[in-house]
Amino acid sequence: MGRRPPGLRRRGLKRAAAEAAQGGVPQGLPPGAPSPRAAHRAIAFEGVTIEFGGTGQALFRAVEGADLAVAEGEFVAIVGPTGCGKSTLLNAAAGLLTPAAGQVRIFGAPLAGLNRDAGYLFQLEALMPWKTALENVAIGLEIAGTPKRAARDRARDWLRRVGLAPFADRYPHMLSGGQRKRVAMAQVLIRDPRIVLMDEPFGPLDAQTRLIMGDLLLRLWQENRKAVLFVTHDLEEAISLADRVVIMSAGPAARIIGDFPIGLARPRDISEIKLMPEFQALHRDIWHLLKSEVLKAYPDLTMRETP
Ligand SMILES: Nc1ncnc2c1ncn2[C@@H]1O[C@H](COP(=O)(O)OP(=O)(O)OP(=O)(O)O)[C@@H](O)[C@H]1O
Repeated sequence: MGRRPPGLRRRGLKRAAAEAAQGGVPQGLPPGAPSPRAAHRAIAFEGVTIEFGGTGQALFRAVEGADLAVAEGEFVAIVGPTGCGKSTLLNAAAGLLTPAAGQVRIFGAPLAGLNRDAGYLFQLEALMPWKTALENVAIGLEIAGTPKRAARDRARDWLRRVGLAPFADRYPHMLSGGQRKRVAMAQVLIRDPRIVLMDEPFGPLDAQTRLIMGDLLLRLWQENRKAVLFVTHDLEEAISLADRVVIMSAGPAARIIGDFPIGLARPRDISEIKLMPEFQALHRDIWHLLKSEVLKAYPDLTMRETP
């Protein structure tokens, strides 16, 4: 990695220095206490390396030396070739995986165990088939001790916000894929997490439904800005939604190789935004870096001349 990637160059040394300074814990604070400035970073990966295997199995290094910070209220998308370690990084931010080296900080404090500040939206939503949409949305609050009636009132309000008020009494199998996704989104957001982790949340949906879901996500996010870490393999989706797009190299030992600020104005209409010349210029720049990594992930499929 001799040449600095264009995204990193563009961030500028001043900003990089300011960011590095934010990570420092002032002298005098007890170890592990959040620094006031570092606390503005909702998530900080500091030299995070993640390995799988061990005890009899060969070690597999999935991610190496990842440095990445997500500020409060910031929307960051991670894009990279298949199998590079995007979900692995997200799982480390959720506290589901412990780094072999480096650490994850949440609002300045080292993460130990599950990240209780985060809501997690997976590609396969985890709705309970025996519960209605309303019950599925309310369940998190009920488990956390909110009285049933208050939880259901708030769940009804969330179903309205995701456009599903008339579907409150339907079971998951009676909903379309896009409707189930909206229930799952309400299920996560009703708990008002300070951080939202999303792993290809719109992956299984058709192209039009993905656009509608993207617009809905942005509308909800703008009402109440959370720190969002959003994993996708879809570069257009990442640019449409995010404040920054972070690029990972092909694995194993994947690294963060690019970090592109997305200055497109908000609010955004994500079906229209792709037509803008600024969008297309960003896409061209980022794809220039991403393309070679994507090809590395398919060594047997890259075009060869026939003998
Ligand atoms: N529990 C595990 N044990 C061993 N290897 C794992 C485990 N989980 C993930 N890996 C490996 O780590 C690497 C990164 O996987 P990960 O799921 O994070 O990739 P990804 O970028 O999210 O992929 P995709 O875009 O295809 O979903 C892959 O090579 C994967 O096989």
